Formats: sequence, C-alpha cells, structure tokens
Amino acid sequence: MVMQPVLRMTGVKVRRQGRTVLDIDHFAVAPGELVAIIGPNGAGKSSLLQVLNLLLPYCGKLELFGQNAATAQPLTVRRRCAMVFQETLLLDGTVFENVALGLKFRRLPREVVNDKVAAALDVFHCRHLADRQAARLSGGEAQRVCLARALVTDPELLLLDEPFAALDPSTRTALLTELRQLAQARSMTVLLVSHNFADVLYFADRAVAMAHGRIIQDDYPEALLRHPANEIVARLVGMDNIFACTVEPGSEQTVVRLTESIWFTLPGRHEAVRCCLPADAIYLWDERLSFARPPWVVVDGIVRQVVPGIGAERIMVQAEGIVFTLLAPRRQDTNRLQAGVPVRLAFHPADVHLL
Ligand SMILES: Nc1ncnc2c1ncn2[C@@H]1O[C@H](COP(=O)(O)OP(=O)(O)OP(=O)(O)O)[C@@H](O)[C@H]1O
Repeated sequence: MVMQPVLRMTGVKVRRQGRTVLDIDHFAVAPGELVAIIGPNGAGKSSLLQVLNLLLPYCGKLELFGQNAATAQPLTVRRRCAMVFQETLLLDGTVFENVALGLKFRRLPREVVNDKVAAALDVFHCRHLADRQAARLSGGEAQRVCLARALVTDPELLLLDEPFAALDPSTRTALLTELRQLAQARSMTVLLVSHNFADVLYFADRAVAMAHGRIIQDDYPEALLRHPANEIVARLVGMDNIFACTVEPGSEQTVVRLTESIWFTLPGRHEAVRCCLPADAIYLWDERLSFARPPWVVVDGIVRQVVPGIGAERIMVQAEGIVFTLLAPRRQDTNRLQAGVPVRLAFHPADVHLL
C-alpha cells in the first residue's frame, strides 16, 4: 500500500521584499520520516517551516495530510502540527499553564488535561518544574518545556527550527535521543532544521540540503557526508578536505592529480575540478596496516598544527603546498604529535569524492 505523504509541495515559491526566498519544485515527506533540513544562513530553511505551519503566504501547491492547504481549514490543519523555535517563546505563568495551553481550546476534561501535561513533562524530565514560573527557567529547562508544550497535543507533524542551538552538548544529545525515540514510538513525522551535522547524523533518517531557497540534495545523511552534491553541501557537512584537482579522463579510468606527484586513479571516466576527502578517511602511516600497497596513496608531509579534541585530534599536515586535515585518535601526552614533525599519510582513492 502506498502511504499518503504527510506533506507534499509542488512548485512552491515564496517572495519576501521582492526576492524569491523559497523555490521548491517538489518535496514530499512520508508519515514517520525524521528529516533534517540543513543549509547556510538565509537558505530558506525557516521560510520552508513557516510555509508548512501556514504562517507565510506562498504560490504553488501545498498539501498537508492529503488536503490542499489553500482550501483546508487552517485551524484543522494546524492542530495536527506543532512547531518549536530556537527562541523559547513561553508565556507569563507557570510551566504547567504553558504546556496546558495547547489543550485549552480542545474542551478536554480537567483530569485529562492534567494527565496529558504531566505525561508530556515526564517525557522531557521536567515534571518537577510544573509549578515554576516559565520566565525563571534556564535555557535548557525552557527548551524542554517548549518541546513538552509542542508534544502535548500529539502532533502528527513536528516542525523544529533549531531548538537545540543554545543547549550544551550533553543536553542536546539527551533531548535528541528522547525525541527520536518518542517520534518512532508515535510514528510522528519530524522536520528538524539544524546547523550541526552531528545532530543530523544522530537524529535524522533523511537530510535535505538547501541553498538560495532551493533543495540541492535530498538523501540519507551519510550520503551527504560521503557524496555531497556540490561544494556548498560539502562545507555544510563539515568536509575538511576540499582540494582543487585536475583530471585526465581515459576510457576506463581517470587520473586525478592534486599536485605533480600526488595523484591516483579512479575507475571510469570523470570530469571534476574539486576533490573531497573526509578527515576520517586519511590515516597516519602505520606499517602494521600495510597502507603502502597500491591503490593506497601515500603522502609525506610535515605536521603544521594539532588541534586537541575529545577522543580525537585534528591534525593538519602540509605536503607539497596542500594542507591535509585528518582525525587521529587522541594519544598519550608523551606520544603526541607536534608542529614540525615529519609524518606519512595514506588514503584510499575509494574514499575520494569528486565535484
Ligand atoms: N521577515 C522577513 N522579511 C523579509 N525577508 C526575510 C524575512 N525573514 C527572512 N527573510 C529573508 O528570506 C531569506 C530566507 O530566510 P530564512 O530565515 O528562511 O533562512 P534560513 O535558512 O532559515 O536562515 P538562518 O540559517 O540564518 O536562520 C533570507 O534572505 C532572509 O533575509
């Protein structure tokens, strides 16, 4: 059975102050999908969510829950959606009152409201805050309350516009985990706008990259990471190594040159001007791993910088005018690499993505 999409856009455009800020040929999301929306500042991500929440006028066709949004009752459609913003828009009053607000117009008995609010607060571990004034919460607490308020109405479509941006990493991870589990348990569809691709990998099953109001890639998050459609997406997903290259396409294989002596071959015929190499696909030389054998590409260079990190260090190595960035497991202090130390690197051409 083909499932009816929760939302379907066809030829949707939005103009703001004389400029087209959203231009979507086709976009559809199935029930239960967890979709991340990424894009540089001004790409149109918030505009997309605002259109879906019927907050912004548009041209073209938008269907929500199988109904044409232009002719459907806005209130009926909105009751099936909820949106959470980066700013915690809580009203004066207690946490309980804020979360109960979404249920207020549904004429539910008081006991049902109490139970639903308590359950929503429980999900995000903030039941103990129920009687506190919303204005006096910390950023993380307020964001949990906003999520509880959005979820108390059991929305079928949840729109999240960077609600985790201001939270500390452990709170973010905890909230994303809770939200993912909850969405899966309820078969809820979620669109999450995020600038953090680690969150995207953690939360979403599908990632949509936007630029200049258009969708430029729509695929599994891992596909964007390994095979970005263009340089904008490569930068969005944090691709550390984007090198200029020249290619010599042959009938069966293509020679890709980064410099005169750093080159490799790829099967097939390719045209490209850029070569992407993820930092975790470059290895420090280790004779036990026999990286020297072709098709591994072996490069000698000098460490320029070591940027400490949790679990892994980011190491910049200069070789023939190119700076390679690689991730290496953090070592004992005594054994650490330093600027000026000669090193040998290796990467496999299969990890290279050409643009
Ligand atoms: N209220 C507004 N009036 C006029 N133009 C606007 C308004 N809000 C946004 N825009 C413009 O619309 C375009 C898309 O903005 P939008 O907020 O959708 O992008 P975004 O991808 O969410 O960006 P960011 O990552 O910075 O939040 C931008 O060029 C922006 O300047």
